[in-house]
Amino acid sequence: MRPLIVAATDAEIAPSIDFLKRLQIPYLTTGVGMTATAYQLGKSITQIRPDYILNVGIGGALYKDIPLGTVIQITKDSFSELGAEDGELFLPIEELGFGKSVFTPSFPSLASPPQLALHTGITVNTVHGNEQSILLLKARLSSATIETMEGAAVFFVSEAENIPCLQIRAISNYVEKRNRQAWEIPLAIKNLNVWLQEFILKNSL
Ligand SMILES: O=C(O)c1cccc(C(=O)CC[C@H]2O[C@@H](n3cnc4c(=O)[nH]cnc43)[C@H](O)[C@@H]2O)c1
Repeated sequence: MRPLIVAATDAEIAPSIDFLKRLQIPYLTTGVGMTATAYQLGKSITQIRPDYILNVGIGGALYKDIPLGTVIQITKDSFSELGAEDGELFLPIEELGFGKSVFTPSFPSLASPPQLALHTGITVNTVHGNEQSILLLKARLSSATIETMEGAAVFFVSEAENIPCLQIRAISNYVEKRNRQAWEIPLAIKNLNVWLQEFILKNSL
């Protein structure tokens, strides 16, 4: 099974670039956010038709029971801001009758599937950093545990193109009042890339 590795930034997969080149595994960095991701991934898979998409990156945890640096799998993701406000209420796009916001991709059949904790993600344009908006988010979407800026866009393309997909994230920070100094990006990137290379060795040779 040949994957296409998809990350938002070069930095997130920098420790694996030489490894991926050596094994001739295709990879794509899209730029941060769902618009860039949907555009770049959609364009790329017209040229490379992978057996599956492997979306990797860092992400924020909504709750502190997940240690920073932990590598997890997101199996359900949503465009959590896609909809309309109605006073105090939020109406998701489904209620407006204009499509869907929640995605659960099909998984590839692998020799060695990831054996990681499974999580539900939300995908946002604005990284939450305000206590009030975080409380409202947790009340509205109580099953969500991880926040990223691309996950649902990758799942959207995977579903539209009927290509199985995995989303793997290493936790770099907690979703809390903005506290950039507490982010552990180097640890998350290191753990993510150790996981990625082991996974590729078990599944792509
Ligand atoms: O400095 C910042 O405030 C900042 C905010 C978001 C991301 C970054 C990055 O340097 C990495 C880009 C990448 O990170 C993902 N990410 C990581 N943590 C979160 C989060 O708490 N909420 C949403 N996205 C997050 C995201 O997928 C970006 O592609 C710096």
